[in-house]
Order: sequence, then structure tokens, then C-alpha cells
Amino acid sequence: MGVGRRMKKQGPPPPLDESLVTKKRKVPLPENGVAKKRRTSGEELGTRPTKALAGKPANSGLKHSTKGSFGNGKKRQADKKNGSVKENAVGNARARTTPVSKEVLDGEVSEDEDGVDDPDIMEDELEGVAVGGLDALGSSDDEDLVGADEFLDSDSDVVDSDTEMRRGMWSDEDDEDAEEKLTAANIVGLSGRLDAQTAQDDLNAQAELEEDAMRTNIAGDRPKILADSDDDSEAGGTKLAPDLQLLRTRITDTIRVLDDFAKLAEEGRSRAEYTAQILKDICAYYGYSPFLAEKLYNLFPPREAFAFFEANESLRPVVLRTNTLRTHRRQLAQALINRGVTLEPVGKWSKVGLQVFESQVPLGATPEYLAGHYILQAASSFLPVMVLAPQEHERVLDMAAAPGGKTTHIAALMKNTGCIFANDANKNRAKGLIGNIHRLGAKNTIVCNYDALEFPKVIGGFDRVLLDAPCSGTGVIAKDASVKTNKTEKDFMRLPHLQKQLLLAAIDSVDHASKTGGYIVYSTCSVTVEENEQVVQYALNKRPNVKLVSTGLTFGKEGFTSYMGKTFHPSLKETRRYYPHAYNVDGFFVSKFKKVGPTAANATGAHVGAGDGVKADAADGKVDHTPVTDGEEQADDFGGFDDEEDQVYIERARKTSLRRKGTDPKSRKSSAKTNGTTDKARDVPKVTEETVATSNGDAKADATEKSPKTVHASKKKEAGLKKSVARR
Ligand SMILES: C[S@@+](CC[C@H](N)C(=O)[O-])C[C@H]1O[C@@H](n2cnc3c(N)ncnc32)[C@H](O)[C@@H]1O
Repeated sequence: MGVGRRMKKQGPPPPLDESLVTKKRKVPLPENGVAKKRRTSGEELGTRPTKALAGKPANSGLKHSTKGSFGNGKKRQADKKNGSVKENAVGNARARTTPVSKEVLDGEVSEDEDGVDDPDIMEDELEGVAVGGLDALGSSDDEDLVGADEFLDSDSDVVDSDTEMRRGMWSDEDDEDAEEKLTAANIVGLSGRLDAQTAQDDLNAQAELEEDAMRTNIAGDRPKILADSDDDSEAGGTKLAPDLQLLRTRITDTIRVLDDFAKLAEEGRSRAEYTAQILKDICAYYGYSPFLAEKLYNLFPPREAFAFFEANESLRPVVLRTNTLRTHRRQLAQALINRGVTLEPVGKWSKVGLQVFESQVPLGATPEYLAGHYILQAASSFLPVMVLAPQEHERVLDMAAAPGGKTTHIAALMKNTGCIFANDANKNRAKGLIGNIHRLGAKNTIVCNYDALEFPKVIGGFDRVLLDAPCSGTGVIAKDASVKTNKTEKDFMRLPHLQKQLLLAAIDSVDHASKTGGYIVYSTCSVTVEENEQVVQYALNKRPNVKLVSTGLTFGKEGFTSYMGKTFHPSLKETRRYYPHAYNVDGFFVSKFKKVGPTAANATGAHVGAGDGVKADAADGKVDHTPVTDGEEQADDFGGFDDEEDQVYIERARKTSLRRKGTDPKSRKSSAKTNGTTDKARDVPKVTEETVATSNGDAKADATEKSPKTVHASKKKEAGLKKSVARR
């Protein structure tokens, strides 16, 4: 039986209080009940699988997850009968820690192979599924953006009334009989259990606070934190193995001091000394490199930083996205419940997400999975596509698309109309992309395998472009702990540089005159300012023809408008940041641009010219190797091409090609003219291995012999080609 971890429901966290930051999950469980309970309540921040202790109930927090839970009613009835809610909860959670068969999961969801920078790696790395509850399934599978209140209230939306619960779950359906039966069995027991759990959690939190206050002797006294000399071998020093409990205590004590420095700091000690100490302790306790620990610590006030580091020790909830091209969420939920899956809607902010709490089957191998009824996808990965808001019949570019979680989401929102170009530079990952596109039944999608910097020369004039950029993955450390140590200063220069160039290419690939769109969405699963606000600011500097607009996601934290002495454009507040500790989702950044005019002829950027100019980056003072335009290209809707001029180059290239093949171009001229489709058919962008049928179901784009590298060499030729493809 595949079972998994219990998780907190997606949604806002409780305020950052001591109950969040004084858990001692590294400390062996005391035998007394208080400590056990405290751990249970401490699941506010989820599990810490990498450092879990034997005997510790994994993710047993029921506070958020059981309310309105949706699953096999038998278990809940049993719970109710027993009346010993707490014991059941803990016991069940312990029993549920056995991971889902990795082999089976891998067999079906391994499209995303490296995935370090990919929030959707959840699909590949899933080792277990959670146990838990449910509130309201949305009313429709048509996904709309929803406001902050709905997101933030996603926990409190749950109502105790049987009637209201059912209405919330299935309000889009008339025939609710089945659902009534399904849920009625759960509701009374769940409601009572939740109340008991809530009361217990409050007690636990209080007990924990008192315990900490006593042990650290901080209630009233100035804690002794800083060593008199450099010798701190007592806790995190190098002489002995670090004492994790002492380290943790010192971290929490230091946070208290930094919170109330005037009152609690030792005399003659500076804030910098305490900061240095806490950074050292964070490195020792959580295993970060000093470089990355400082970078991440600086994003938050000390107490929130601690919550962030803590949250990185727990996996986020397992979430699946209903593929509305193949099914409805209600039907999918029913089918999975019948297989022994406990799930609930991810929150009102999405009408297609289901959070899984427990499963008796491997979620990557169910018939529904194989039939493409859902994809395992981190909740935060829904956001960029919701922000992109693709419309039916549009042309959309997904610049860095593998393994296709967002591409297939876009296809679903477009109801398989229009056309999506799903590009990824990594051929192996592109294979996974193709697999997902087929499995999920996206029929309006063409897969290509270019370095996205080649756009818009490959093809441009899109209504919308999504750039879900390669990044450092500092938002998904819970999934990939290697990020803690393997990201260096060099990465935070190399990646932002690439991201900046990719973003310019994305902007230049959009048709500013699009009647329905003209939007670019830039997202990363990183939380660093270098990869987010600084990249956006760079684009604003380089492309005055774009402006930031609202993401429509009124939940999430505003992007920085200033950070460590750097000031960004005030509109950066339109961007959104997501943190694991704040919303129980992967760390994420989303921004949305509107293109309001053509890219200037003298604009510089990844797509422009093949020059080698090197100039200073006005935004951050770093050297920018952006090629400088030779001024040949004219601005147009696609960002600098001219049809007539292109035609000359195309013709010249055609002749050259014929000559190379030993054919006299003059002898072929008339046939080329009479058969105007010849070049067009040959010149569509290189399509990876296979081409997906377009929306009418029969049109097949031809694969070309061109390699991505040839695109760069024949830029003028491509300029015409993109037009021809665009008109297909
Ligand atoms: C964050 S992942 C994309 C995840 C994808 N959007 C999804 O939702 O499934 C970033 C992707 O960018 C690709 N990539 C990296 N550099 C690229 C480049 N220069 N051009 C195009 N794709 C690139 C990587 O292969 C990787 O698949």
C-alpha cells in the first residue's frame, strides 16, 4: 500500500509566532505527551523528511487538513467512533509515512529528469502522498483568476454545515446525490475532530512556549549568546559534531535579541555580531553554504528568515492539476476517492487543483493518470499560467516549456484552440514535454528545441509569451537540498544574465498590436532578487515599450521596490512573491508585462543582430555581453523585421542553397514562385522529433533538417520564415 505524508492545506500561514519557530524537530521526542502534542501542532510547517527522527509522527497536523476532508469515509467514521481523535491522528500519521512506491512513480512521471530549477519536479520526485482533508471543490473547471480573499480564506472557507459543505463542493452540478453520500459520512466526524485538534494545538503551542522560555532562561533575562572568544565548539564549532539542540536554541535566542535589541542585547555587542552568529548557526544547523545562507537571510526580517529556513526542511503538499481537456475535477476527485485517495480542492484560488493527503495507490500510475486526466504539479506552478491567462484562438509561446506542466495547462485554458509553441533547449527534457503533451491530449501544440535566445527569429508575433525561466531553484530547496551548497556567486551572475537576455527575447517575440493579448509573463522558482526584481528592472530599462501590469493575483507578497540600497521602479510592486513559509507553496516569483509598442530599431538584446558588442548594464553595473544591433533591422510588431527586406534575404538564401546543391537558381526561379508553399513548408521551425497536430486535428507541421544552430547563422532567412509559419 502506498501511503504518504500528511500535509497542511495550501493557504496562508498563521502569523509568525513562537509556535512556528520553536519546534525542535531535531530533538528526540520526549516520552511525555506534551512534547508529542507539540510536534503534532508543529506541523504548521510540515514535515522535515530529511531529518526526521525515528518514532516521530510525520506530518500529523490535522488542524488545516482534516476540515472537510474528502476521501474514504470508512476511516473517518472509525475515528469518530473511537472518539480518541488525537491518538488516531498521530497513529495514522505514523502509519502513513511509508512512501509511495518510487519505482511506480518513476515509471510514469520521470519526464523531468534534472528539474533542479523546476517546480514541477514534484511529478518526478514524488515519494509519498499525504493524508488529510478537504474543503470545497470549486464550482467549475473553468479556471479564473480569483482574488486574495479567496486564496487567503481557503482554510476558513470550510464550513461546518453539512449543506454548505456540499454546496461548496459540487455547486456546479445538479445531481449531487452521489456526492452527498460521499461526503455526509465524513463531515460530522471531521468537524468534531477538527475542533478537538484546534483546541489541542493551542494548548500545545502554549506548552511549547513555556517550555522554551524555561529552558532558555530568556523570560526576563538577557540571553548569553555570543562567545567571549572565537571558541564556540559548544554548539556549532568545528571541534565537535554540532549539537543541534543547542544550535537551535541559540538561533531562537538570537532572533529574540534581534527582535528587541535594545532590551535583550548584551552590553557592548553590536547587531552585526548577532547577525554573524545566527548566520553561522543557520549554516551549521540547516547545512547551507555561508554564501547562500546570507543571501536568503537578507530577504527577510530575522524571525521570518528562520521560518523560511524551517519551511525548506519540509516538502510542500502533493497537488495535482485536473486536465480539463479530458475530465472535470469533480469526476476526477470521485474516481480517485474510489481508489482510496484522500484529497481536497487546493483552495478557492484554483478550480482545477486537488491537494492529495493520502493515497493507497501510486498517483503516477493510476488509470486516470495514464489516461491524462491529471498531472502532478506543484501549486505554485499554476500561478504563471493563471497570470498569462491565454485566450482561445491565440498564438502563445512557452519559451522554456519542459516538462510541460504549464504548456498543457495553457492548452487546457485555450481549450485546444489556437496554437502553442512549446520550446525547450534541452532535448532530453523536450522528450518529457512531448510525452506530457500526448498524455494530456494537447492538440494545439508544436514542440521545438531552440535556445530561446533565438526567438523571435525562429518565430515571433505571439499574442502571449510565457518565460518560466531556468533559475537557481532557491524556492524549491525542500525538493532539492543540494541547492543549499551547490549554488555559488558565479551562478548568481550567470543565471540572471541568461534570464535577462531570455526576457528581452520574450518581449521581442510578442505582437504589441495583438487584439487580445500583447502580454509576457516572467516567472522563476527562485526567491533571490537577482533573478527576479533585477531581471524585471533590466527589461524595463532595455525595453521602454513594455510596462508591468497587475498579475491579477492579489494574494502573494509584493515584489521589492527597493532592496539593500537598490531602488527599483515603483511598478515592481505589481509583481508577486511566494514563499514556502507564507503560503505552504514552493518559493516562486511571477510578473506580467504588457507590450505597448514595437521594440525600437536601436534596441539591444538577445535577438538583435549577431554583433559582439559589449557594454555596461545600466541596471546593475555588471558587464553585459548583449550583442549590439547593427541597425539593419527595423522595428515592427515582431520586434524588428521588415517583410520586403526579408524577402530579399530569403531569395538570396534560396539561391545560395541551390547553388550549393549544384543547381542553377535561375532554372528553379519560376517553380519556386509558382509553388509558393515550398519554402514555407521547409522553413517552419525545427520541430522536435514529432509534431503535434494543430487544432483542426489534421494539420501537421513538417520537421525540418535545420538544427537550432543554423537559425542563428541565417537570421534574415528566419525572419521571413517566422512570418510564413505565423500565417499557417
Ligand atoms: C523551470 S524549467 C521550465 C518548467 C516548465 N515551464 C514547466 O512548467 O514544466 C526551465 C526550463 O528551461 C530550459 N532552458 C534552460 N535554458 C534554456 C534556453 N536558453 N532556452 C530554452 N530553454 C531553456 C530548461 O531545459 C528547463 O526545462
